Amino acid sequence: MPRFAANLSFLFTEVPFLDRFEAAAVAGFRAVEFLFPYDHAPEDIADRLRRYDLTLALFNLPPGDWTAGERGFAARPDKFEELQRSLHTALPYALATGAKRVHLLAGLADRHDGAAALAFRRSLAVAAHFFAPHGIDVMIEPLNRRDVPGYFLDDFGVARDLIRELGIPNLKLQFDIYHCQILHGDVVMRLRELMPIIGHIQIASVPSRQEPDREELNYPFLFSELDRLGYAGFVGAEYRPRAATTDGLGWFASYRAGNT
Ligand SMILES: O=C(O)C(=O)[C@H](O)CO
Ligand SMILES: [Mg+2]
Repeated sequence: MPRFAANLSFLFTEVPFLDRFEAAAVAGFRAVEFLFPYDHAPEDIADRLRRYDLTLALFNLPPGDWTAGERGFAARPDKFEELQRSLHTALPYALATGAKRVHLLAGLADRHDGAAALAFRRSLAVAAHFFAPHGIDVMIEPLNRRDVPGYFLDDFGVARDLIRELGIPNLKLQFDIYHCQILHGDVVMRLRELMPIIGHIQIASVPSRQEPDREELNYPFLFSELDRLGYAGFVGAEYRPRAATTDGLGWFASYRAGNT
């Protein structure tokens, strides 16, 4: 049975960020993830995790100025120093919380631009080697072009080839099923092919990015496929609830008891 993590940047937004940990625990989650913790001290987040007996499955490295549209800088040759600083900003959060996965955002850049492609490879290697001594895996995640126009990493095949070519053991794929369905479809065949390099999975309905309980994808089937494939990692619930978060947790009810 998949181990679900509530994404606290998407779920339980009815309450302030630090209160979402309790809300997730009360709803039956044993793990959480979120995009950015940087408005809060690492110790405050670690304290909430301890208090509610939650595992932090994943968080993102700093993205730059998110509200101004920045989406990271790994593929930005002009922002290499910022990328290096971002690793040092994130590390205390990972160490304080015990998180074993971080997501490295690629940034907005042309995938066919040679300098961007080179910068991306270098950033992946630098980040993976930076986190390796701490037992932390670095994820890269293809994002669909409709939600994030101009994002450098918009193809699962490109991500797969890069991870395989670089061959760095702690560099892995963040397989967001929502993005995969929009970009390519054929989700099950891709899960089967890519399972050896998958470090984290996320879910949402397609196309609305809401609860994984209707629309294009049959999530109960996908969850049992993850079991058949022996996936032992986390599945992040990264969707925008249709109404109150707790009203939409019907999809989770039958998995709740087994989520230890
Ligand atoms: O948008 C997504 O799917 C993500 O997982 C990213 O972390 C957004 O930055
Ligand atoms: Mg995602």
